[in-house]
Amino acid sequence: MASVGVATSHHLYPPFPTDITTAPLVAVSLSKLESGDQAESQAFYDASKNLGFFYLKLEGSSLGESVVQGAEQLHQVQLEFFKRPQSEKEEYAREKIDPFFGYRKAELKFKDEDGTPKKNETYNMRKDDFMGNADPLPCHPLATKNWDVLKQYVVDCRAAIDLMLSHLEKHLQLPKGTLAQLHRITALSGDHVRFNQAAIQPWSDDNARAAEHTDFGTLTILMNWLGGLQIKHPETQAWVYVKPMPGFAIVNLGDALVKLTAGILRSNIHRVVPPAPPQDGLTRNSLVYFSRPEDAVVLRRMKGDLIDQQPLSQKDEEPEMTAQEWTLRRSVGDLKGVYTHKGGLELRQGQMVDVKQTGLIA
Ligand SMILES: O=C(O)CCC(=O)C(=O)O
Ligand SMILES: [Fe+2]
Repeated sequence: MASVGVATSHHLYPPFPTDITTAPLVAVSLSKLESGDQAESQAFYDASKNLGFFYLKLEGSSLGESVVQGAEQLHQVQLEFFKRPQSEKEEYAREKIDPFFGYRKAELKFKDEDGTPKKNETYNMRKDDFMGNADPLPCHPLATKNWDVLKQYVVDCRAAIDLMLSHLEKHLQLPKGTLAQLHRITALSGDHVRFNQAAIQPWSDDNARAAEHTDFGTLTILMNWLGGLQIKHPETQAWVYVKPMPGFAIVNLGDALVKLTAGILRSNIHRVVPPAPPQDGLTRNSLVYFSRPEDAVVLRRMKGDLIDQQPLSQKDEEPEMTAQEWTLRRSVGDLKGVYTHKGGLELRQGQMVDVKQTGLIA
């Protein structure tokens, strides 16, 4: 049933339901962005301004197909990883190795049949370890065993991201290389590959609300096999599911791009909830590549004719900090919440503890 040049495993799962409203993501072709197709580039820029989410069609591009192949391989690795004994995974816990990189579990209020609390889990592996930019953090033997696949995935995702940044730069009327200079693969950054696993769990309004977030980096490349991701429709405010599509990535923009462009670009609120039937009743995994500005970049609006025309907002009054500080503070819950299109960080009552407990966000 593979509809793409590279075999995918989506068909091994129950199908995404046909009777639910889905998010209106446009599809942008990586191969057309590679060849400089103007209409495609415009469609990409429009999606980046209007929704902040789109499908990136990977088939038909050798880079794209390498991403699909890497994702399928890493999906198998993450299935194996999450099955490992708890004590083994916890040797690589964030508490032990790094505030941001490593393994983390969040226990849920629901229990397995044997009475153990269900959990959502993540494993963050940093780009700088694969690229040799830093002394590697301790990592699980499965990561060591699959180092080359992980490294290739980092290189490929970054190539796709760098290409997208070059298109953004052009539309934002910035000198060539402006965004690239803030995102050099050779420089230390918060970029990472994340394995995500969510336990089978019933719907919970509290968990769904607590999982709402915007990504806080630059561009995110998301591969998933089951539904469960929802975005908040910017016009109707309704939560709508995003359908996983074999051969396509889901790409979304993060808060750093909103900040750098003074709100020209959009980071849309989203969350992960239990998949809708017939995809419920299954453990859900996703594989994410998060890109961030380099650690040393101070997050503030860039200079440029188009950006200068943007009105000053609450965001411009927030204390300036480096991407490294911003990432850390967002991830430990110091700067929590949803980074809205109009204002700054929206701090919501009652969410301060819950967000972290869901384990569904960074
Ligand atoms: O698992 C997904 O589909 C989305 C995950 C996500 O939004 C995130 O990890 O930031
Ligand atoms: Fe996200």
